[in-house]
Amino acid sequence: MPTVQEIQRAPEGDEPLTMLTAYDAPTAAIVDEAGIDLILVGDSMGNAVLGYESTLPVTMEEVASHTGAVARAVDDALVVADMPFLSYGTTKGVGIENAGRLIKEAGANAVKIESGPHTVDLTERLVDLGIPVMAHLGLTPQRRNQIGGYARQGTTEEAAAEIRDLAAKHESAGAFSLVLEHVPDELAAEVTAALDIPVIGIGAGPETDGQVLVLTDVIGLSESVPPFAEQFGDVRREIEDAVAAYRDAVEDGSFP
Ligand SMILES: Nc1nc(=O)c2c([nH]1)NC[C@@H]1CN(c3ccc(C(=O)N[C@@H](CCC(=O)O)C(=O)O)cc3)CN21
Ligand SMILES: CC(C)C(=O)C(=O)O
Ligand SMILES: [Mg+2]
Repeated sequence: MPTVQEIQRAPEGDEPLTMLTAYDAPTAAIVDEAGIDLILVGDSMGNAVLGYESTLPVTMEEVASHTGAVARAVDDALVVADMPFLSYGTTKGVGIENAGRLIKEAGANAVKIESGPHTVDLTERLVDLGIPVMAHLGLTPQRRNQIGGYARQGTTEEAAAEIRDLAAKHESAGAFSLVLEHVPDELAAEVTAALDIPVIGIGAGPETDGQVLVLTDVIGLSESVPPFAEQFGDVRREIEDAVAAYRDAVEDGSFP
């Protein structure tokens, strides 16, 4: 697998980093074999595969279970587990214990935390303890009730300044990488230029050090997709065709 150190050297390389989510063993194996650099076991599992309406109901047990499935299937990619809503931030001890579970029990190589002023200390402490941390700024979906939806972030000078400031603080705290979600391209380019650690964008334009998308959006299996997602395949259609062919074969007696 690429080490965190190799990921950190990415800004000097000429090829962007690639990251995709995965939530189970068979799809993680496919993503890994395709040579994707990082696999995120995202809390987007809530809406992508668990049937919730958002990421908020996702539990530690669910992320740990799906991270285990992904980690067991992956040989090469760096496996990053997304810390779910309220699994950190209440007290530092709880955040450390939960991050520790994802590494010790589930087999993740790193954790991702939706970042804010309150996660600078936690990031530093986790890094001190040997847990690599990926920060996440811009649109942080766990704050949807505060933001009032999933609109683009960092669109005022004040909001952009806060993102720049928090990006620098999380780099100083030891984060090995930063996800920047749904912000203006120009802000993402500025943050990327200002930081030494790789910035991985989603809906943040072409100037970041890498890109991440949700796997079900990419393969055409999501019920609804963000405006910045791109569909590269039609797996829903493939499943529909296979299921219908099976049904017809059983009903007309041609199978078995
Ligand atoms: N399948 C999937 N793909 C994702 O990229 C994703 C998830 N799930 N779940 C967690 C978050 C939520 N994301 C989203 C979801 C919707 C919009 C979206 O529709 N944005 C609209 C505005 C919507 C609003 O104002 O509430 C836009 O035009 O920006 C953006 C990001 C990105 N993440
Ligand atoms: C969209 C990515 C960055 C994420 O946090 C997730 O999939 O949960
Ligand atoms: Mg997430």
